[in-house]
Order: sequence, then structure tokens, then C-alpha cells
Amino acid sequence: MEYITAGESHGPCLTAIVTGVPAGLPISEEHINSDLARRQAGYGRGGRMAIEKDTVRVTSGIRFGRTIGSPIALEVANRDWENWTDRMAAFGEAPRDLVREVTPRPGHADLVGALRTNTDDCRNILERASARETAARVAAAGVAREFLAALGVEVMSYVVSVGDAAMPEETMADAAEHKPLDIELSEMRCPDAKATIAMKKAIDRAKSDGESLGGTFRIVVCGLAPGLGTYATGADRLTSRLGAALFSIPAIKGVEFGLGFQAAARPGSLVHDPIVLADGEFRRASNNAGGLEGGMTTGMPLVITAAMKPIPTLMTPLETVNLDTLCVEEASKERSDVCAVPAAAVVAEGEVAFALANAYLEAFGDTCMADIKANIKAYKARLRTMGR
Ligand SMILES: Cc1cc2nc3c(=O)[nH]c(=O)nc-3n(C[C@H](O)[C@H](O)[C@H](O)COP(=O)(O)O)c2cc1C
Ligand SMILES: C=C(O[C@@H]1CC(C(=O)O)=C[C@@H](OP(=O)(O)O)[C@H]1O)C(=O)O
Repeated sequence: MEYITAGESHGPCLTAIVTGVPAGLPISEEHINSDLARRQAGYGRGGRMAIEKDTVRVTSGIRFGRTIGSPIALEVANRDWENWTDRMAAFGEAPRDLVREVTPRPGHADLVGALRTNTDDCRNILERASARETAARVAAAGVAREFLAALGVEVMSYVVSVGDAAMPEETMADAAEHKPLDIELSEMRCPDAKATIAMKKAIDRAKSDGESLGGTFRIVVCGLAPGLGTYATGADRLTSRLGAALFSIPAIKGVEFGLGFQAAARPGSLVHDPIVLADGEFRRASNNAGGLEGGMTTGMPLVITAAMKPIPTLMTPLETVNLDTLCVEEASKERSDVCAVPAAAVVAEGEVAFALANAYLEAFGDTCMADIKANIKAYKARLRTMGR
């Protein structure tokens, strides 16, 4: 299953095309719209979110609520487009009074993108580098999420820290215990009430200081079959594929599986998860590995923590160099989020869902849901015989 997106932040719409989707998969428009709404929410978002109300329009690949095995095309409209029709027109002359973006923001794609593509207007870069594109990804990932849900796999996320405000340390077992609803009810998408207050305060402080914040979030996936992915080729290890999926999200700068960096400071006996046999199933006494061993799922919950850097656009800007005058100036300041960690977590759920959906498709077939489900049933039955 693959997706591609197109669309600029202030163009008419974002488009996603998903290919390789098996036939017979139920898709709910409400589920996709609910993910789109979750991505828009979260304390710290900027003025743009008051303009947009993302919903999906499906123009191919789904009939009467089920996939038919053809490419699925999805669209999310940009409501802000009506304010940009002159500045973002596909054809015709640029307006005489067009203001070019010539003061690139450190930390955004502006400068390097302008150098790479030989433009003197960073808008050509920032329109696509903008994380507005992640709305299309979340719509596309809705298909992968429905696929996993049909197989009893649930993907969720929550915010662990914002700036230096953090939830108390958790074990990987605790991490899998959070309830999605509790998380969605919190404006920070954090299950810890005290930490939520501290995070919101940190965001308020950053906003009044003209600053921005990043943070960390955790993805938890339950219901996975063991043995997804492979140990055989480096690029196909599920660990590599999940890492690449998460690093594809703008502003993600770190990814940890299970204990992650903490494992490096512990002796082996305090890291590796003892193997136990319970009710004819191979299980683990703990889950420090976060559900991955040898590039494959262990069958325990997948637990991944990712770090997001602070938002690059600052209302008290850093220095930059004006591309016209080559003089030192303040970087552009435009409408912006102060913190988008809760939103990034929802995008990450989608990226993880895609990587996992592909691991299922390659292990169990990719043409229709009935065959895939039958193959999984046979696989699970075989695993049970190995545990007897
Ligand atoms: C959901 C989300 C929202 C974001 N919102 C903003 C924003 O409002 N302003 C901004 O400057 N950067 C924002 N970013 C971060 C930039 O998109 C990102 O830093 C930029 O594309 C450069 O990519 P890099 O950080 O991977 O180098 C956001 C990122 C995400 C994931
Ligand atoms: C539009 C979204 O995020 C945008 C990501 C973004 C950036 O530079 O990455 C800049 C802001 O856009 P604008 O310049 O229009 O205010 C954010 O609002 C979104 O997430 O839907």
C-alpha cells in the first residue's frame, strides 16, 4: 500500500492517492474525518486552524463504503485558499504588488529549498514544506488504519512532553494502558492531568515570549501478530521502515523503540524481555523492546517515542540574511503554531499505520480482505501448535 500527496498549503486543496489497497475493506468517512479533526486539534495551534475544518472527499476506489481494489483518491479542501487566489494562482501573471518571501526562517525549509531550486521567493518552498501537507497524509492513512482495524489492530498516541514539562516516567507496560478516549478529551492529548496543566502553561509562556516549543509523543499499537517484518534484509526490517516513516514527518528529529536510549545505560539482564509460555502462546514477561525484536513484531504492544523540534517560525525572530539585499535582517514572522506536538502525534499514528499495513500485506497477501483474513487465521493457528 503506497500513498502520494500533492498540494500547497494555500492552494485550492490537498490530494492523496493510495494504491495497493485490497478489495473488500470497509472504509468509514466518519473515521477519516475524525482523524482529520484530531490532527487539527491540540493546545498551541495557530490561527490557521480557526479557518480550516478538514473533511475528506473521496473521488475513486471506494463503492458503497468498501474498497474495490483500485487506487483511492482523496481530497481535503483548503478553506484559506479564497484568501490566496491571486498569490497562489496556477496561471497568469504574478500580481504587481506581490510580496516575495526573501527573509528565510532558520529551522524551516526556506533557505535550503530556495538555494536548491534557484528561486528568489521562499514561498515556492514553504508552500509545500508546510506541514499543511500532513492533512492529506492523515486522510490517506485512514485507509491503512481501517485495514488494521479490520484485523483487530489499534493505533493510538499521546503526548509525553512539551518543552521541559513532561509526564512522569512510565514502563512500557504502563504505556500500553492508556485509553484513547481519555487522551482525546485532553486538550494536550496527554493522559496525565498534572502534566497537561504544566504543558499548557509552558505553551502560554512560549507564546507571550515570542517563542515556540517542541516535545515528545508516544505511539502505541496493540493487537499485532508476531513475526511481521523481517530479520533478513536491512531495508525491510520493520524497525527501519517504522523509523523512515516517522522521520518523514516534518520536524521529527528523534525516534526511540521501547526503552530506546535508556537501554544503552542498562545491563542486558535489565533490558531484554524474558520469554514465557502462557495458555499455549509465547509471550514476554516485560516489553522493554517495545514490541520489536530482530526487525519483527514480537506480538507485544509496539511502543515508539518520537521527538519533535520546536516550531521554526518565531514571533521574536532569529537573524537571517535577506536574499535580495544580502543584509542581516530578522527572519519572516507569519501566522504560526506555537506548538504542534499533539498534531504531529496524530500524523505519526498514520505513518506507523501505513508501515504496519504493508507488513501485513506482504505476509498475508494483498488482493482481498477475505483471503488476507483466512491467511492470518491459518498463521495464528500454526503459532498455537508451536506453543503446545
Ligand atoms: C503538525 C505540524 C504543524 C506544524 N506547524 C508549523 C507552523 O505553524 N509553523 C512552522 O514554522 N512550522 C511548523 N511545523 C514544522 C515545519 O513544518 C518543519 O519544521 C519544516 O517543514 C522543516 O522541516 P524539518 O523540521 O524536518 O527540518 C509544523 C510541523 C508539524 C508536523
Ligand atoms: C496548515 C497547517 O499547519 C501549518 C503548518 C505550517 C508550517 O510551516 O509547517 C504553518 C502554518 O500555516 P499557515 O502559514 O497557513 O498559518 C500552520 O498552520 C495544518 O496543519 O493544517
